[in-house]
Parts: sequence; structure tokens; C-alpha cells
Amino acid sequence: MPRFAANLTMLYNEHPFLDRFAAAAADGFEGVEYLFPYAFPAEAIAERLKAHGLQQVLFNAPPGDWDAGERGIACLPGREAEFRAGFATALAYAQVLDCPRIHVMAGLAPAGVPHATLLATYEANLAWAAGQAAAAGRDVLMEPINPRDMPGYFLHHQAEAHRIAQAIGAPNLKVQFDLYHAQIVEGDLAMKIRQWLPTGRVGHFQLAGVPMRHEPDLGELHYPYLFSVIDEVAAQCGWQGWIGCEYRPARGAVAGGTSAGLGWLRAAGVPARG
Ligand SMILES: O=C(O)C(=O)[C@H](O)CO
Ligand SMILES: [Mg+2]
Repeated sequence: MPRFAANLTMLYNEHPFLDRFAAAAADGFEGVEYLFPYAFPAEAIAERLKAHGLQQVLFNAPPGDWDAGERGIACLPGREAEFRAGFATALAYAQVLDCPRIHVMAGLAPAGVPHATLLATYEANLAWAAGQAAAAGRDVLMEPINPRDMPGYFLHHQAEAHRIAQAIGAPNLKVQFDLYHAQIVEGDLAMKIRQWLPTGRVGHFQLAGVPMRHEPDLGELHYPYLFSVIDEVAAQCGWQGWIGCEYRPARGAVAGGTSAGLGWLRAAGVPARG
């Protein structure tokens, strides 16, 4: 069975951020991910990871002005210096958190700028980041995101991300296969897993029920089958990664809401710890 990481940006919102680590560990998660750690000192987060026996598996590089609606800056011409400074901060956090993966968000495509210009900027920033990350022993990830959740985002398709990774050719530049986004944009997930996992370019999976982004056992996808496909292909190609659980618990509005919705995790063979 794949290893599951709790996404602490979406799960356990019934707790303050630093208390979500304990809650995730008690529910049987062995890894965590979240969007951004930057509101907290890296040492304070590292302390929680250690105290609860958790691995930090992924977080995002600074995305520009998130509150103003920005969703990454890697494809934006003229923002290269800010991109580099932000990525250096992410690498410093990754060092303290012992995190092997950093997700670099592409950004929203600005109106009037040719696609070729955005792509060239994106590729140049990714190539630079991959070089910096390689020296620190980390992977850089890009993630195709569905246009309903994030209208105007630069990257929607797995194939496009793999083409970019292949063109840049850095072994530590990989693709985040978010099954929720990919189902909405492309479908045919089992065959896509079989297509992409053996390439060695899948750095991480994420999941959520489709279409509402709730628990994976709510909605149109049958995750037990997809887990078995991931297991089968991972055994064949030697992939050893994580599946980030990046969903909004449908029961999250009630006390203990995240834990109450983890029947799917128990069915996948993960017992509670605490
Ligand atoms: O939204 C997602 O699916 C993500 O994984 C990003 O990190 C944040 O938008
Ligand atoms: Mg995702």
C-alpha cells in the first residue's frame, strides 16, 4: 500500500496549525505536507515533526502575493529575482525540515503575454531551481492544476509537465501527479499512472474525492483500485514515494471532523496510532 501524508493546509483545520502535527500522527499518518511553512520558524515546525515521529514530505516555494491572488511566479517575466530569493528561502526551510521535495507553482498566465514567453521564463526558472536543489539533495516539483479550481493557471496537463521536465533534463525536476486535478482535466487515471510512473519523473501523488474535493471515498473515483495500480506499477519500477491527502474533509465543520472521515484510510490498511 502507498504511504499517505496528511496535507495540513486542508486537513485538521479544527486545530491551530502547529497542533495539526499531533492530530495527524495520532490518526496514523507518517508524513505531512502543506502549502507554506513561512509563517513559522523552521525550527518550531521541525520540533513538531520530531515530537510526533513525522516526515516532512513536501511544501511549496513562496508563491508571490497569495492574498492578492497570485498562485506562483515561476512563469512570470520580470519576477526572476523574487523567484530566486523565494526559492532560496524554501531550500533553507527544506534543510531544517529535512524535506526532500519543493513544489514550485507556475503562476497565473497574465493576459497579453505570449505563451512562448511564459514558457521560456518558466523553464529558465525551473532549470535554475533544479540546479540549486540538486546541490542540496532535493527535488523540484511542478504540478498541473485544473482550471476550475484555479482559472488561468499556467499548467493543466500531466503530459505538458512531463514534456517540460524532459526538455530541461534535470533528474531532480519532477511532476506532482494530483489525481484530483488530473481526473477533472484528463480522466483515464489508471492508464495515466501506468504511463507516467515508470518514467521516473513522478515525484509525488496527491488525492481527493472528485468533484467536491472531499474525502477520497466520496465521489466518482474508486481509490482502492487506483492504490492497487500504484502499488503494482511502483513494485515494477521501484518508485517509493508518497500520496498527499489534499482534501477538504466533508465532516470538517464538526469537532474531530478530519478524524471522523478517515474510514478510507483504515480500509487502506493504516491503523490509528493514538
Ligand atoms: O492545489 C493543489 O492541488 C496544490 O497541490 C498546490 O500546492 C496548491 O495550490
Ligand atoms: Mg495538489
